[in-house]
Amino acid sequence: MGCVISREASSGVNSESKGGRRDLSVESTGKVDAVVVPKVDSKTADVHVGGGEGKKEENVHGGEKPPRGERRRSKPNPRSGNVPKQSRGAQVAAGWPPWLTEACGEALNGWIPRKADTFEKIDKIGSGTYSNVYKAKDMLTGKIVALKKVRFDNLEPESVRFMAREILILRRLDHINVVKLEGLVTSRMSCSLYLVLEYMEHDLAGLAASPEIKFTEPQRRRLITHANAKSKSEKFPPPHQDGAVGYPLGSSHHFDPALVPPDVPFSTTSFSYPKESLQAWSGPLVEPASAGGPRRKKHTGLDGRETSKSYTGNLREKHDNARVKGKRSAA
Ligand SMILES: Nc1ncnc2c1ncn2[C@@H]1O[C@H](COP(=O)(O)OP(=O)(O)OP(=O)(O)O)[C@@H](O)[C@H]1O
Repeated sequence: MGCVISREASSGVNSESKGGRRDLSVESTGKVDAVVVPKVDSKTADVHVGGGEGKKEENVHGGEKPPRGERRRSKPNPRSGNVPKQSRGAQVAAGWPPWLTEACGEALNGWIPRKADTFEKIDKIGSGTYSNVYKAKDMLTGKIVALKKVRFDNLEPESVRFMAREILILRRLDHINVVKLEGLVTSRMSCSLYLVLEYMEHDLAGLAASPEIKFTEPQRRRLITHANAKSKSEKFPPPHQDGAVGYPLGSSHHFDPALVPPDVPFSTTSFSYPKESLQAWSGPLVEPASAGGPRRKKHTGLDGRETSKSYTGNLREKHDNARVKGKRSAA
């Protein structure tokens, strides 16, 4: 997720780290009352999933390695999200789809899936390479959230990996300048997924495009740096245009009852993650996976304007592009 969400970084109003809204304050003078800090791009960061411990010995490269008997066991399996098989079974029993527990089981710990019909879509607010983003109301709490619908091409491994990395990192990060992942909407037999994110009023692209907002010199520099980082080629196909709004996500617009197995639990259960309140989980959010080919897509920001964003998730691709660019300008 390379979207840029601005946050108030001062210790003043709206800067609490949890629970409250942390949107950027724009005073009536037209001045931005905040330091603009680019959001961490969780798709491009490395995830280190766990690791074994044990008596260590030197390896040939001078580093430490575990005793022989433990080598195999201690090597983390990045595909399993570092969660033992039996725990993955428990996660599936709790309503998570097996492909998701396989991809990022660690990030699901302490959570159970939210039901789709406990959210009401209000508006489509943006789109990225893998996703459409909606403003929505959490009908259990009354809170406005951003729902990021992640699109998969038949659960194509690479797109699942990117999504898993984003979820893992967002779940671990707890920082005032990083949008908080508050939950996930999916169900056991579903191949679709919504990330429930705290809702941000502004993103940097929108702020930069607004003539009445004046940035300080350092804020301007940060914006330019981030804008440059965004000009990358696209590698993956765009999300579906599923922009219907104004009804609960789980309504008939959004799921095919034929695809919902009778064993999917629709009852309300407790959300056991300690920081959160009681929630309802496991929803009838089932949508056939798409087999469509690659198409160009438009990126839109919070204000609905088209932005020049393109896919920024693949770090290697970014580096390759930068290298090619460098070579060209040298020639
Ligand atoms: N938590 C949020 N609150 C408000 N708007 C958001 C939120 N998250 C994303 N958006 C909006 O949706 C747009 C798409 O976000 P998304 O994370 O899907 O893609 P991206 O990171 O911008 O692009 P890409 O997926 O290509 O890296 C953002 O540019 C932003 O305008």
